[in-house]
Amino acid sequence: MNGALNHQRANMKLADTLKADLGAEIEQAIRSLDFDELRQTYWRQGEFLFIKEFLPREIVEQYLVPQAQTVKPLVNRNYVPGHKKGGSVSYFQVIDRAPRFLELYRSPAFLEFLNRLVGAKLMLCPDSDPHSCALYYYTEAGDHIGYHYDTSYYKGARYTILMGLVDRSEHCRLVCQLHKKDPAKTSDEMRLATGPGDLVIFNGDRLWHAVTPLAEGEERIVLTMEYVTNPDMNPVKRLYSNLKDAVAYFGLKAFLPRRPASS
Ligand SMILES: O=C(O)CCC(=O)C(=O)O
Ligand SMILES: [Fe+2]
Repeated sequence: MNGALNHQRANMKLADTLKADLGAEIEQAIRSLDFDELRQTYWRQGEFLFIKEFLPREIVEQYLVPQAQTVKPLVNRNYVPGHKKGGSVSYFQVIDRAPRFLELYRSPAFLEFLNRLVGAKLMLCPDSDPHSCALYYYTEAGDHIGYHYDTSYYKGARYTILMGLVDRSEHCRLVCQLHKKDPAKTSDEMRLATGPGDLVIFNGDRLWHAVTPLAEGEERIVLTMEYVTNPDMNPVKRLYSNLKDAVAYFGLKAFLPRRPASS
């Protein structure tokens, strides 16, 4: 009993510390990496990198996961026959109801780390992009996404950064085929569990990837963050991109004029 109480107190202390500064945790996480080794791996793997427990699991579970649970009632369920089934919460809802994720998405230290890794000057997506910093929920049996690229409709390249939040699943895995577009290399397949704090970084036009179906009683939640090298987009592509996001992710309501959150 006492042990449980002490554990609870220790957890509360950690949550209080984090309220003051997730930024310091991010800086510490970056400092502890072997950067040169990771950069080599990123390029050797065709602009793809997986970092196990980039942020400590307990920090993710105590500081970030509760916000992902809070916005669960806002999840937009989507179904594209033959390609995708799952749930999503858009950037707009993250801003209103789960703003702690923005501390990571907008962290200058994180952005600087990504810039050095991918060798480009990355920018946040325009505030109108519902995918900028969003959440994916795999909660029903069969939730999955088929093979695809995260194609950039921007004038510049688009990078996807995924961070695992919840992974109570034996079946739902991120499957990546490296070097698919490079005829000089044989395509390697990687099958990844994305546990709390695990980070996946890739150039969206380079990585052919899918997520395998969730089984009954399982759950997987992932944070997605999008950065671009040029935030301009031609209006026809913007329309197409918005339509795709409305159907496959966030619903049409994500694109209607928004009112500020009431609480
Ligand atoms: O859930 C994931 O890990 C990635 C999902 C994905 O690739 C996508 O929605 O484009
Ligand atoms: Fe994707």
